[in-house]
Amino acid sequence: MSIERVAHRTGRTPAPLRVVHESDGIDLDAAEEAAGHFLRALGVRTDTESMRRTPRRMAHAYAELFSPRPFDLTTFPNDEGYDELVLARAIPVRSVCEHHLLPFVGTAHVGYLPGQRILGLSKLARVVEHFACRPQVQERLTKQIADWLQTQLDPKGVGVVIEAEHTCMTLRGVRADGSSTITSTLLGLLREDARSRSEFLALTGVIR
Ligand SMILES: Nc1nc2c(ncn2[C@@H]2O[C@H](COP(=O)(O)OP(=O)(O)OP(=O)(O)O)[C@@H](O)[C@H]2O)c(=O)[nH]1
Ligand SMILES: [Zn+2]
Repeated sequence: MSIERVAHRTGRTPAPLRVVHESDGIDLDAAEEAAGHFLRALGVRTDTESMRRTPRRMAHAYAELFSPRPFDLTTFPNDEGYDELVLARAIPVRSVCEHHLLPFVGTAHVGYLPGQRILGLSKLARVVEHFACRPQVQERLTKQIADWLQTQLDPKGVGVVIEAEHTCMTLRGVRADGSSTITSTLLGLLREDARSRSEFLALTGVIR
């Protein structure tokens, strides 16, 4: 009998883990001042009626992009011994590349093979948001989501696939319009067992 079931039967269901983003704090006034300097250094006038508040808006916009919403990592006992894949497809990804601070956007497919506990489904999307709301590279984002789920949930396997458009690569620079980047991290049985791996990749649509 698992520890979790003992806790449940005695009415001591473990409290869900509260997940809060650690940051050094956001100083909106300093960010506004810096944004004004930045724009004026680029020759953009901020003294018109419609642009007067633009430095403030920029500060708010980036603060929002760097502030994931806190959430509870609610899990439940896997009473039925469910042992097939759980997969949340097409979770929106909104992040900012750490090289240019330009957005990269796309979708994530996040799945796991349950062990003793199953996860509240919405939490897969919340974990994606948690790691996406900071300056990122897509490879790290993909791996952080997978590693964190593996640590917190101790499932038999975890898989994360992200497909995203990097605007630093489409709107500027090389201007490779229409290009997208796919990254994946597979752990446990989803990495080692050929059948589970193929099933996961087929359900995500990465392979047919
Ligand atoms: N691996 C990886 N690279 C990224 C990601 N986001 C942006 N980059 C790349 O980071 C690199 C930064 O390269 P630099 O040569 O320093 O910057 P740059 O002169 O602006 O390069 P160009 O974009 O080629 O004009 C570029 O190749 C970007 O495409 C990411 O998530 N992962
Ligand atoms: Zn970039």
